[in-house]
Amino acid sequence: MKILIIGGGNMGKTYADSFLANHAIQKDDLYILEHFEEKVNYFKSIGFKNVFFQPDEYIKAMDLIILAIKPQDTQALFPKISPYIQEGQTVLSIMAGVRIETLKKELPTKKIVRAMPNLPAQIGMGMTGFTSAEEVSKEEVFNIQNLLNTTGKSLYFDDESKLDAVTAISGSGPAYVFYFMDAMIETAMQMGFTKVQAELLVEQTFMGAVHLLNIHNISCKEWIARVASKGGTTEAALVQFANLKLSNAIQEGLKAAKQRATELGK
Ligand SMILES: NC(=O)C1=CN([C@@H]2O[C@H](COP(=O)(O)OP(=O)(O)OC[C@H]3O[C@@H](n4cnc5c(N)ncnc54)[C@H](O)[C@@H]3O)[C@@H](O)[C@H]2O)C=CC1
Ligand SMILES: O=C(O)[C@@H]1CCC=N1
Repeated sequence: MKILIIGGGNMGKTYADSFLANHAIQKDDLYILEHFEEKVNYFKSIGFKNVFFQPDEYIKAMDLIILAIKPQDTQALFPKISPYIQEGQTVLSIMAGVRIETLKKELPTKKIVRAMPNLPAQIGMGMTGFTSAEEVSKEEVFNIQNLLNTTGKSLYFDDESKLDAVTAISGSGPAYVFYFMDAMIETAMQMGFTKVQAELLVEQTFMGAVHLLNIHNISCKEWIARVASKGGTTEAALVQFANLKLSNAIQEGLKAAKQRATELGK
């Protein structure tokens, strides 16, 4: 199997690393198309033989083409790759918002799989939601799922509209977690801890809480009740969160992310 990854940024590099680390493909069968010269040189320096600066005939021999560029960059890329894409070739897009229908119109193939991964894919702890056009066979979907699962877990959806919601929840999600952690680290420093101490206090707290949730089948609300003693410190914080409508703010943020994903697809 030959795979071309277009865009050697955060996600493109993550996919390349995960496929290789999990023996899903041989290094010489992995092709990378990247228009930023420094990145081309970087991939070459770490032993990739098939790194390209421009689309060309090599694209015709690919079994799978992965689009890992920004949605805004498709207008410049698609006219350049279209002459080389064959009707039966399968394209996997991980771009936020860009719909299967749009890709079918702009590329010469209808065999499109659309996935939304997230950044913890870098360490095999990613979460991916994906869907596929009806022209993609079940076997091809399973083969692509095997590739996606080298980066973590995946969920298949029949209904493509779920993908914008996946983008808002798990795609962008790691940034929300870092946002909350950063606010806690800042506060810990204001309370007199050094940066290193503050980071340790917060990171170990997140790690412990997530592992508890993973190991026991107990909801977040029940865990909160187990931490918060009546009239205690946690309750004091939770009352303040409720007064400030923090939960509402989070919900509104996620809805804005979903809305933006939908806009990016237009
Ligand atoms: N970063 C994240 O956490 C996630 C990103 N995504 C999606 O993945 C896609 C890529 O995101 P990142 O990897 O973060 O972006 P990035 O900016 O790190 O990487 C994009 C790469 O594409 C290259 N590129 C752009 N136009 C090109 C062209 N015409 N030919 C060849 N290379 C070209 C750029 O030089 C860059 O290296 C986006 O569409 C985003 O919506 C999806 C899930 C999570
Ligand atoms: O922020 C973005 O648009 C992309 C999609 C999900 C995570 N990063």
